[in-house]
Amino acid sequence: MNGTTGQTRHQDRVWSVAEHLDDVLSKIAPLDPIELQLLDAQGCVLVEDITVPVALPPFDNSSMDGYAVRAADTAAADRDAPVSLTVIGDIAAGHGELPAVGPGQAARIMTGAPVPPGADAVVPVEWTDGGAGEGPAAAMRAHSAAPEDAGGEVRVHRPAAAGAHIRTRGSDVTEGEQALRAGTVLGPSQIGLLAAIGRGTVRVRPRPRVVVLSTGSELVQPGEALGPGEIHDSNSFQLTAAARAAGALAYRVGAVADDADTLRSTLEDQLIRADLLVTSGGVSVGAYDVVKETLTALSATEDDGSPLAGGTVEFRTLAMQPGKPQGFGLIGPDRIPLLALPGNPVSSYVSFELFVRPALRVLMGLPDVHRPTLRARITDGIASSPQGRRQFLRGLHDADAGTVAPVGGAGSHLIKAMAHANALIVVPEETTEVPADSEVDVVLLG
Ligand SMILES: Nc1nc2c(c(=O)[nH]1)N[C@H]1C(S)=C(S)[C@@H](COP(=O)(O)OP(=O)(O)OC[C@H]3O[C@@H](n4cnc5c(N)ncnc54)[C@H](O)[C@@H]3O)O[C@H]1N2
Ligand code: MOO
Repeated sequence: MNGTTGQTRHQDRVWSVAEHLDDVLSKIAPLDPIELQLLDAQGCVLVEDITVPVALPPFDNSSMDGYAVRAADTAAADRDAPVSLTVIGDIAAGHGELPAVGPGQAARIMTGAPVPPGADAVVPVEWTDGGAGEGPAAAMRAHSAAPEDAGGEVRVHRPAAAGAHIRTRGSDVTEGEQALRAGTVLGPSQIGLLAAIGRGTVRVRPRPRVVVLSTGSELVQPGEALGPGEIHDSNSFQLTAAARAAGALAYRVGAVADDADTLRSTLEDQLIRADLLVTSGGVSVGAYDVVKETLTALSATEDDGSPLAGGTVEFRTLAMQPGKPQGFGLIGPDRIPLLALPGNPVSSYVSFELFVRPALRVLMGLPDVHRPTLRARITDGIASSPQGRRQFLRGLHDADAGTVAPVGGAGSHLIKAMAHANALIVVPEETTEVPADSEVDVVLLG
């Protein structure tokens, strides 16, 4: 909406936070589904209904280490008058060949092992002498130490009802039943269920690939010494981490100098692996605001053969603080979304939370695209907030007390305060001062 041909042209208008967000989200659609290995699908949205191919458990099996018996044989068992049964062998989990249990017989059975034919109950080993001929056993003896316990006699001193300690076939899920519905977000338990029913891969919306690029000739990689006027590049790290936390596959590109050709060729190189691009810095009104300079000129390159040709990125002023200057557009032949965030570290992070994170969640097809917002009592007053701009202050939210405490001031260079906050305090556009103990909106950063 602002000038696209001259940096000195006045802004056409100021956009509200909601207008900018709506514009971004209206131009982004969920990514096409792909088939992924289970663990690669963690956090992704399922796009197919999953039907159970084979019942779970697939066979009747024991829920206890003990003896598979005929329940009727144990009916008279008592501590003072144990019933003696002949042990015909061992059945461990994974055994396929099962001995048939006849009257007066028992098969020693392990948890998860198939219940043998003839048996209709399992007696836990603690209800028997474990074959040792003494009092109640606490456990079985290891087969390697006492192989004779797989035979001989076992004394049962407590009756087992028919069906006792047997997990029947299909008692978890039955064949043909729906295991998971399309639209389910795959967490650990859902992945466990898919594995249990034998699915090796699933169709999901993939994680978006996000390229994060910071700009500024003053930026130095952390770990390297600073020269005069230089600072460490923190935005590309913070934004990459934020993209990962939002579920994306994020690629951090080191800081790009304030040079239009370098920025352009870097973007051209990166476009191929991006579902969304995020830049930080260079969007304001300075003489070296190279992101704005380069991307504003894109629409004029319609036919120049460049991979960026034909895209349009608009730079606009938002009625918010921090985060006033923002750029957004679609670039390259595939019209990849690009969000150009302001360079001040708090501004770029708040902008990420408000605009990039929802965009990533739309790409993933996730249901709740916004951070939860709630009301809380502010512990300290806000002396002044800019009229006409929605302010997002850093806060520490205490869920038990229902309070939020401002952390640090409003300055968008206050990186430490951001790191000690867990929430954003929202001061509406027309509110210029907030008394202590009043109720405010709080965005939880999780
Ligand atoms: N005359 C005006 N000046 C400014 C205005 C304005 O309206 N009129 N707006 C201010 C606001 S608000 C913001 S926000 C910033 C946005 O500036 P840029 O997006 O152009 O960002 P830079 O100038 O490149 O950097 C701003 C600031 O942030 C530091 N920075 C940048 N990148 C990083 C990074 N990767 N890691 C750490 N710190 C970074 C940079 O050194 C600057 O201090 O413009 C205001 N100016
Ligand atoms: O709008 Mo800026 O982001 O206040 O520092």
